Parts: sequence; structure tokens; C-alpha cells
Amino acid sequence: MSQASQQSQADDGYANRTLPQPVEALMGFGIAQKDCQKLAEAGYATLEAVAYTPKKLLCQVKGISESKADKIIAQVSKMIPMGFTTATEFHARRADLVTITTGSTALDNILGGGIETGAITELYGEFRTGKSQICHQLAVTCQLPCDMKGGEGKCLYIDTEGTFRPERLLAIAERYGMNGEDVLDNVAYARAYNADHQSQLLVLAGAMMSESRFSLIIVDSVTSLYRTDYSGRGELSARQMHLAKFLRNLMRLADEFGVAVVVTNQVVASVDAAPGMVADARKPIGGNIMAHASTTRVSMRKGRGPERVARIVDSPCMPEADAKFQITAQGISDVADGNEQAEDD
Ligand SMILES: Nc1ncnc2c1ncn2[C@@H]1O[C@H](COP(=O)(O)OP(=O)(O)OP(=O)(O)O)[C@@H](O)[C@H]1O
Repeated sequence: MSQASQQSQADDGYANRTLPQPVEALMGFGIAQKDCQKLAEAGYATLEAVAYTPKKLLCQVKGISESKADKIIAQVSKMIPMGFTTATEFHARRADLVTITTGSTALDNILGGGIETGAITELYGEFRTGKSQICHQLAVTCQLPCDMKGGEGKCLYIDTEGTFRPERLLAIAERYGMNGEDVLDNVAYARAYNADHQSQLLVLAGAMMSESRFSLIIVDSVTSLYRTDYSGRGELSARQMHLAKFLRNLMRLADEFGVAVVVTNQVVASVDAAPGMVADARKPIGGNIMAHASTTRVSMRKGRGPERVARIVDSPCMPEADAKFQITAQGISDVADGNEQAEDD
């Protein structure tokens, strides 16, 4: 969760967290309004966004010279705490960490309660494994109150494959007794048409999130446009650099606004999979860049009928584990025969 969102109001709590301060707050400290506007238009709409960005990038904003950037950084560093804290304090902050339910208790359990806010969770797997269905589920549950395992915030949904279906949200909302119209109104949806556009949408996202309370960003899928916009070995390095920048901006939004970020990813046949290793013979796209950017990685595969199996592959504090869930008309739920974790393969 971002430091700004820690500075919460009277009764504290995630739902009452204050929004980060707008970059215009610099105006009282000798920074011109037009410079604040330029920063906001370039995607640095909050003090946190400026504070978390290297000087080199601030200097790339049209009209921000090196000396202006120095002045801005000096002022922002007085306003946003970025130094050391004790592990005790950090631990206390994590105790308040909000997680968003996936709709399946078994899946929530292996994730440590649900999808973590302030972090990037990657769902990867072959087609039809339920990645987009989980995204639809979370777009609804992120709006639930915290005591119902929600995030009490809106959802920002970036769809790169044209698979977003509001009808699914309505069906899921009904399951939780939520007003369908409100649920749809609380989802900001954008279709991304190319990798540059996908990045540009994050600039808009930052501006929207500084005005209204969001608890979740979804990018479904994070890599598909990169696969089509960049082809062959010759463009691999440029692709990875662009992807790294996109992921870094996503992480910045997670830090800045304390929102959960969920990205889906496709898989490709792994040439180095050993014979007999059927279970994970396919690896997620994006290589090390993707692997390092994701806080938690979840591999998904098909089970019997509507059943699916999710496996925690990488997490900073949860062990590798499997959970079964199923896709139903009303979203993601535990398998009919119980909430138990899946047996070994
Ligand atoms: N209303 C529904 N009720 C039950 N199951 C559904 C419903 N809608 C979709 N599904 C199931 O969800 C599965 C598709 O899942 P999803 O779209 O999440 O796949 P995905 O992993 O995102 O695949 P891709 O990589 O192709 O986008 C299909 O097996 C489909 O039968």
C-alpha cells in the first residue's frame, strides 16, 4: 500500500484511505501551475508518481528542464516519506493489508486470503483455463466491502483481446446481491489496440485514479499486443524494454494508489521442458522481465469439465500450492465436492 494511502482518515482502514495528493500540491512551493499541468498530462498526476520516478524520466516531460526537475524532486522528497521504517511498523501495515476474494475459498487460501492489494498478481495459462473469468469475478468483488473480502473500490479494466463481457459482471453481481447497474458504472473499461496504446492508457488510469477510489487494475492480457506488435528475434530487445516500462508503470500505480493489479498472460511451448514434464511444459510469455515484475505468479490449467486448477508458482510469502476451483454461470467458486486444496498431479 502506498505511503499516501497510509495517511488515512480518522478511523483508518483501507476503505477510508485518502487518495494520494495531486501534483498541483507543488504549486504552493514555488513550482509553476503550468509545470504541474505538464507533469499531470505526462502521467505524473500525484506527488507519489513524481516521487517514485527517476529524474531522467521527469526530464523527458516537455518543458521540464534538468534544473526544474531538481527543484521538483527536492520539494517532493520533503512531502513524501521515502526513507527507512522499522520492520515492526511495516509488519503492522501489512496486518491491515486488504485482499480481494476470487470467489473460491480454496484459491483465496493458497493466495494468502485473496488477491493482494499494492502488488502485481499474474495469472498465466493456456486458453480456456479461466484467466479472463477470474478477471470478471474480481471486477465485481473488488467493489464489495472489506468485511466481505472486497476492496471497496472501483475497477479499471484494460482489455487487449476483446473478451470483456459486462453480462458476466451482471451475473456475478447478482450472486453477491449487488446492484448490477452500479457494478457496471464502477468499472472503467478500455480496449487497447496496440502496445503503445496500452501504455498510454496507464497515463489516463493515473489521472482517473487520483480523482476516484479504485481498488483494482486488470490487464487482460498483458503480453498479447506485444506478440503481434513486435516480431522475431530482431525486435525482442525493443519488445522487452517496452514491456518492462509498461510493467514498471503498473507497479508504480500499485504503489501509488494501493490498488491490486492483476495481469493475465499467455503461454508458449517450452523448448527446454524435460521429457515427461507434462504439467508445466508451457511457459509464460515475457521472460525474466515478466517474472521479476510479478509479485505473485499463478499458473492455471484445465481440470474436468468446469473445474480448473491454479498453482502458486512464485510468491514472496506463500508456498507453492494447488487449488481447485470451478467456473460457473455466476462466476468463480469452489468445486462442488468441497473447498479442499487439489491433490498432487
Ligand atoms: N457463463 C458461463 N458459465 C460457465 N462457464 C463459462 C461461462 N462463460 C465462460 N465460461 C467458461 O470459461 C472458459 C473460458 O475461460 P476464460 O475466458 O477465462 O479463458 P482464458 O484462460 O482467459 O482463455 P484465453 O487465453 O483464450 O483468453 C470456457 O471453458 C467457458 O466454458
